[in-house]
Amino acid sequence: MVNAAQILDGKATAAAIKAELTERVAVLASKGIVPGLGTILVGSDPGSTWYVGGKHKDCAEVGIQSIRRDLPEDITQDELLKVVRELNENPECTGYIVQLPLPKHIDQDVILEAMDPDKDADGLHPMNLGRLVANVSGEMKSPLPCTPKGCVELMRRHGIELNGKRVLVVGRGVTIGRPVGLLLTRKDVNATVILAHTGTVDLPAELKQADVVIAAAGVPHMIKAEDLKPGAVVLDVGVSRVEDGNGKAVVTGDVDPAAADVAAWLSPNPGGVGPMTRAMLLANVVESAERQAGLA
Ligand SMILES: Nc1nc2c(c(=O)[nH]1)N[C@@H](CN(C=O)c1ccc(C(=O)N[C@@H](CCC(=O)O)C(=O)O)cc1)CN2
Repeated sequence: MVNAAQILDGKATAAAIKAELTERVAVLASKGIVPGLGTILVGSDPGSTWYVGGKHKDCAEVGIQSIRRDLPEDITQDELLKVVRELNENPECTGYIVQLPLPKHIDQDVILEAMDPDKDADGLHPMNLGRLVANVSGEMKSPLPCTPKGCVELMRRHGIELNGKRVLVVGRGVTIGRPVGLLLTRKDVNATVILAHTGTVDLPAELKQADVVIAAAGVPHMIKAEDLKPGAVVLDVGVSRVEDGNGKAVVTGDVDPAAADVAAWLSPNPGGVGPMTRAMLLANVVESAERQAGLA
């Protein structure tokens, strides 16, 4: 008989985190502090538009004010920089994000670097990424990128021990792969990390040895059940939109569903790390407001 993996339920975990954050926002409100999340969306990509809409809905649910700047696809880099500077100065906006990806004619690094690092709710400003590189064991007082933070929190809240475990991260992107490797190798987590990418010579051999797999490559179903170590913990982070048999676009992860027969734990996709990404953004906004109020 084949055992099915236990589910790393991102939806339920995110709902529990949002309930906790609602209480913390109420404490801030009792002191006259209202956290405010700004979003900058360039263009009308349906996925990005949906994600940004979700961020505003989440803010309303927990009592965070939200400020929205939706901009045309053909905005120039200089015009976008003006909006970034406006949010840097806007006192109602205690933190903000620039929805990624940006159109090709805009240099993402220039935009992220122009943000006030103290208002960077995504933890993607080079100053905050640098703090993550530099801080191996101390308390992190700067925001962490939301998806990496969500991966670690999802496992922690399901009682998964990472100390001494061998983790294979598949994908070296700046929003997930690289920062999640840094987070997992901090002394309070203490995992051993292998960061695989398109240049990795023998991915199946790496997968066979991994206690934990974090798949963030964005290649539909590239992680096959037969390549996994039996009993592995598998987080399916990659998001691809593919057509189902009826011409409808559906979200597909990096992990073949048959992995559920081999893994001990599997995060569904959708319903796993995605909702955690949303919850961690709210957590970053609340933590930053608490720090500004001297409560953390
Ligand atoms: N500035 C940022 N841009 C992007 C980030 C980010 O963290 N900061 N991450 C992704 C998009 N993203 C949030 O922005 C995000 C992705 C997925 C989900 C989510 O809840 N997904 C659902 C499925 C949704 C669907 O049907 O499409 C799930 O997994 O259940 C939330 C947020 C890239 N850009």
